[in-house]
Amino acid sequence: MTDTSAPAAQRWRAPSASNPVHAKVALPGSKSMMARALVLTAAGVTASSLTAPLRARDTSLMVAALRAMGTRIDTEDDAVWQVQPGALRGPTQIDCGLAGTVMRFLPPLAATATGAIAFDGDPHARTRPMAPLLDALEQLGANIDRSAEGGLPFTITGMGRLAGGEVTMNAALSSQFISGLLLSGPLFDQGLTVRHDGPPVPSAPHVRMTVDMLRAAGAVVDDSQRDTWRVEPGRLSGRTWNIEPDLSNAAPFMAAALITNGSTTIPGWPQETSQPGDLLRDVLVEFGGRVELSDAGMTARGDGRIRGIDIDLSEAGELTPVIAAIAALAETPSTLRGIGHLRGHETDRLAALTTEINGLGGDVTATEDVLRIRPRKLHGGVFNTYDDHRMAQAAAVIGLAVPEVELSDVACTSKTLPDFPHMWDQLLGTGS
Ligand SMILES: O=C(O)C1=C[C@@H](OP(=O)(O)O)[C@@H](O)[C@H](O)C1
Ligand SMILES: C=C(OP(=O)(O)O)C(=O)O
Repeated sequence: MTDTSAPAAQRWRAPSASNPVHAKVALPGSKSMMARALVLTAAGVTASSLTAPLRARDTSLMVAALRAMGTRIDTEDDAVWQVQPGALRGPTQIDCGLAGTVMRFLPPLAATATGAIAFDGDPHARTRPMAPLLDALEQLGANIDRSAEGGLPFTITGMGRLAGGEVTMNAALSSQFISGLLLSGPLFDQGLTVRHDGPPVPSAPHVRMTVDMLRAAGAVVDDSQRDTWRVEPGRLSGRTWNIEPDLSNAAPFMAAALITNGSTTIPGWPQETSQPGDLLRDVLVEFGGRVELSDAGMTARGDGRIRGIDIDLSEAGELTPVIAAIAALAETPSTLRGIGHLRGHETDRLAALTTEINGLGGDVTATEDVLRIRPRKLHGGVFNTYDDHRMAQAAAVIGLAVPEVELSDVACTSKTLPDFPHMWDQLLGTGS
């Protein structure tokens, strides 16, 4: 059995860079594509294979959950995983860990299963927003035993089918509410029409990824109207899912090129993708770097200086911690906008980034949905990571330029990139 429990904390001194990095970094697969490929196959009628799969805590949690619900998944081979759908059923318990994809993508699937399926997760997972999704599922016919607070833990007792139909929800706190419903929409008797009513839905590329992958599995999806998605009832087919490298996890390695005035190449960077990490190509140029996308992959180069940026990151919130770290080392101030929903991520990322960068002598202020970062000379110290893989990556980036930055925990990077400390050492030539 794969161990899906939270890893024990591991303090880690971030290595500083004494020379420009010149590296080629092969990144494992996208956790977002993995989650969708696994769920779509479990919801379908024929087998899939996932090539270049990501083995990390979030994907292990997803695999364990789907197995518990009746899906057969063979993860023996590091190069390709085989997934065979089976009748979805409880009773069982699902550990969501701290994975938004597990806690938002599986309840709609559980509502179509038979029997009681109980969901819980890490202590902080209980504070992540869930209520709009569970409210919507109840309106679509699901039977949910839930707490007054509205989030984890809860139990869904399915009858083997769900009516589905039309629902209006506010998905301003997470695009995953919409993606979760859409992924299981073809299983609902009446299919699904979901309308968003509220401030803008964040992470638009992730919703496009959901629609693209649903269509690739054979679903009929209409997303032609703004803030409305329609999925027809129907059977989903298995296929070969070629998992792209995780472009959001490219961020710290690309940042290293900028900060050390070196170069980093990520092989296999897709020419076209729905991953929000692709936005890095524009962001790095705004900071003053140079980028080149070729058959060899994506290369980022530093140009000696880093200037501050003013940017709306609502489409790519998960890049924020590393971008904030680059901004803290830039020559001029930066403003990162449209990121209020990050308060519901692995931790309140606006509060965490403010506290930790300021703890090293920085000057960061946060409003409800904006971070303003004024560069200061930083000093070493302990940088708390709050079980957040991307806080750990941000700290490692700052540590390149600031001696003696010590992460309270680097093991949390196992959420999406378990090999991060080793890869970072390789990048800097500080490994054994
Ligand atoms: O659907 C997905 O795979 C994701 C959607 C986004 O969630 P939010 O819209 O909650 O930010 C993103 O931040 C998360 O890392 C992955
Ligand atoms: C927000 C993130 O993850 P999750 O899928 O748990 O929401 C993230 O990876 O930055």
